[in-house]
Amino acid sequence: MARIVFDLDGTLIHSAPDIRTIANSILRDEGLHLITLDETIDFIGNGASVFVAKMRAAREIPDVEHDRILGVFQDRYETVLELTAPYPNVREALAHLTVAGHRLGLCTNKPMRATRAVLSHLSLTDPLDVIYGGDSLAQRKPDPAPLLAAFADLGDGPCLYVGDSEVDAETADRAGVPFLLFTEGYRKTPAADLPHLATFSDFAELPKLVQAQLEVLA
Ligand SMILES: O=C(O)COP(=O)(O)O
Ligand SMILES: [Mg+2]
Repeated sequence: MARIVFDLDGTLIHSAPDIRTIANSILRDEGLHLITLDETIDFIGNGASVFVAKMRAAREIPDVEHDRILGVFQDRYETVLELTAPYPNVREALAHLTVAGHRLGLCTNKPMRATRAVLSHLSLTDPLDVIYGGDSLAQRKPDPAPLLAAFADLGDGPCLYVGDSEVDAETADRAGVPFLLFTEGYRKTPAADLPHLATFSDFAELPKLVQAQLEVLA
């Protein structure tokens, strides 16, 4: 049986519309132009502070405002959840993998409080035995530390990391862990240019893909 760790934003859930709502509520308060969904997706991947830094840069909000804006962003991050949904077949895939005896975990750059809030809102917490957020450790992805900590907490067995982005591919590479790339998330680079073991576009494919890759890795 394997240890399988998932990324969150752009992998298990499509959260960009809610993140855009939060960003635009701040920009509206500041009297600035709102951001599009594409801009939002462009800013996601390295955690809340980098998101806010990129949003500020795009709308010329000075650096001295960073902590104030990040504070507002973090407060709203836990409460704006209505537009977020799991990608198709995520629930079924997690259930299937659990029944097959695999141990599942999460390693995201989203802050822990917002991570717990959205997982609970979508009833996705139960299948996950371990959860690392962007502020769980001093390091965050692409530093391999949180991913390695998640695998260590899950015990023994082969490891697989499942994610959607450049950050995830680099994290897996640096951790020395095989990477499965979900192609429908927030990646900007062609899949062929990122290190990965295999790609998939529908979570309905994942249980069979995991089985096949574990046989290759054995
Ligand atoms: O919060 C982010 O910027 C990205 O989150 P993720 O690591 O779940 O993709
Ligand atoms: Mg992601």
